[in-house]
Amino acid sequence: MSTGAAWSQGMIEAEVQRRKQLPQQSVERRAIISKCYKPKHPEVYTLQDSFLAPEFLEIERFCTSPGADLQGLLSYLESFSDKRIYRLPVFTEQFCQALLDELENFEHSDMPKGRPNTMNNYGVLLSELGMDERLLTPLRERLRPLTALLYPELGGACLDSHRAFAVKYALHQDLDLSSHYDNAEVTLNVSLGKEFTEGNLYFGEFNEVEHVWGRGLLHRGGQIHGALPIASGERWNLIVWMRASAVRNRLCPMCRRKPELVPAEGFGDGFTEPPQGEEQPETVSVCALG
Ligand SMILES: O=C(O)CCC(=O)C(=O)O
Ligand SMILES: [Fe+2]
Repeated sequence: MSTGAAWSQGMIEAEVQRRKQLPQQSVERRAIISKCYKPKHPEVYTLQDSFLAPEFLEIERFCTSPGADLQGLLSYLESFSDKRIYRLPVFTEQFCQALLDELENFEHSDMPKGRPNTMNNYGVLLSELGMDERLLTPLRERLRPLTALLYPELGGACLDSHRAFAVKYALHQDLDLSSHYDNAEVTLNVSLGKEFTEGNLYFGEFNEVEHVWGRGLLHRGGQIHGALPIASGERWNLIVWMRASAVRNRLCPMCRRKPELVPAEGFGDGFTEPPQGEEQPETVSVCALG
């Protein structure tokens, strides 16, 4: 996912091998966590209206009303540059605090932890914590009326899976994140706190966007971005890489080719359409080339 430096053939092969083992390792961690981890705030695992900012509920009402259009939606959002980067209130303060407390409780536990990606050494893969089914899938589904208007050509109306994780930045841990694009059609990035200075998100050369606590940024996954170093404190964000199988099945966003699919666990990389409803998909697919 990084746009980073040159890789030798040997390094690429080692990385391919490492990535092939990730899904099975993740399934194993998930099994241990669901058996042994005792959540501190079990309520945060199930999305409730009371978690959502009143302004979010208003935007949702607008987007699901007859005649909702892009122009109308934009009047509720903060827009940054012409890159279709938007900020909107998502969560209440109370929910951010409870979720953060849950994530820290998990972090301090002796449970096995899968890190979000090669660029984050801290933070948590939320599928392994068991947050997909009742928290993140419903959140993605409730965002769909918005993303349908904002990103129609990226499958905004049919975002049907996701990869969600929390990132953490602190002095003496990760401070920043280098420039990259996400393995996602559309990304939601919500600031959960805590207190911090600096650490803006940047897009391209000139566009810096501040993280505002409780608010989410929506951007195209393919938009190059990174995070500037924090100067003090601790920054936690919820990142949801949302995928549309209908779009990526035509063209893998990572290798820019027609995907060659291999079976995977869980949502995989979001290629095959997952079954509708409560059920978790048995096998969906990852692109072997990407
Ligand atoms: O640190 C952030 O806010 C951005 C994180 C990010 O872009 C990512 O994890 O893909
Ligand atoms: Fe990103």
